Amino acid sequence: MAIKVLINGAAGRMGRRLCCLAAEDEHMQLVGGLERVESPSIGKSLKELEPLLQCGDDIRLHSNLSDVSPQPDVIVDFSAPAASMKLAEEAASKGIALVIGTTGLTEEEDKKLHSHSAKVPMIHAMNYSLGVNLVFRLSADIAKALGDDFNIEIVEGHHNRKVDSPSGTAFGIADAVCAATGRTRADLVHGRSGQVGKRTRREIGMHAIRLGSIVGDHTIHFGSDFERIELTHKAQDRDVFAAGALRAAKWLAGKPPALYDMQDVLFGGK
Ligand SMILES: NC(=O)C1=CN([C@@H]2O[C@H](COP(=O)(O)OP(=O)(O)OC[C@H]3O[C@@H](n4cnc5c(N)ncnc54)[C@H](OP(=O)(O)O)[C@@H]3O)[C@@H](O)[C@H]2O)C=CC1
Ligand SMILES: O=C(O)C1=N[C@H](C(=O)O)C[C@H](O)C1
Repeated sequence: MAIKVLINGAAGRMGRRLCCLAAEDEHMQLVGGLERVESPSIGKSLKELEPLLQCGDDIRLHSNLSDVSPQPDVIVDFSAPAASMKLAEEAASKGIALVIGTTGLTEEEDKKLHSHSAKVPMIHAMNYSLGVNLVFRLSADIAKALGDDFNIEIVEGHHNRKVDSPSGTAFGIADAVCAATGRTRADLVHGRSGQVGKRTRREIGMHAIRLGSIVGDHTIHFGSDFERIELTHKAQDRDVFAAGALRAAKWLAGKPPALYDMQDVLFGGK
């Protein structure tokens, strides 16, 4: 049976691609989209919003989860921190699984968001591409193998409409390295400027560029006095994130409540 899927942030850059790919997927039934109540498109057919969409005229954009019929099995949410937090609470109370892609939440917000996984299965991945999830693993392995003589810096680049910095993915790479090497987020140093003094061995520099239409570039640099390694991932198209999130949605539907990871989807685990 097809999995009923609802897209939160449906009119956004990611939302539109998620709607299109979900509508084209024979194992999915797109039941609607959500946007904020102020959106001028509320009530409109998703097809009116996105001409590429292959679905019935009755699949609409709503501002309220309770207005969506039939109720979705899974919500895929790529919106904004406050929107994800509010929706997750409501989805959890209705027993709807959550695939969340929103970045830019504080550590406290993350904790609150993830607490709903006690009631419903949830994935909140900073990046849904296979390549980036391999970079998470490889970065941790390399950092562990190189030890303390190598400095680590992370540089990310995104389009000029991105509102959070550094990217969720840059945090994801840093978190993987921290977990592998006994560091914490307190060791991250963001965009040095002024008389900051010599870098410490432990610190991980975090740097962001915002430029034109970059879909998502991430490089982790490892450097000693004698040699350097650079591991780079470049996303070429947003569909890599959208397709990954829908793959996660299919994997998640019917799982018991818990906080899962894209690593579980791609490489097995829980
Ligand atoms: N994990 C991953 O693999 C990826 C994550 N992302 C993340 O996904 C998020 C969205 O990115 P992107 O699509 O580029 O951004 P957009 O701004 O294009 O889209 C976000 C959409 O969410 C809408 N929105 C805001 N508030 C609400 C609300 N209360 N209820 C419903 N919808 C709301 C926005 O509406 P409005 O314009 O009116 O504010 C907008 O249409 C970002 O956090 C981004 O970092 C992006 C790509 C990949
Ligand atoms: O906002 C974006 O566009 C992206 N956001 C995610 C992030 O913050 O890491 C993932 C991807 O790089 C695109």
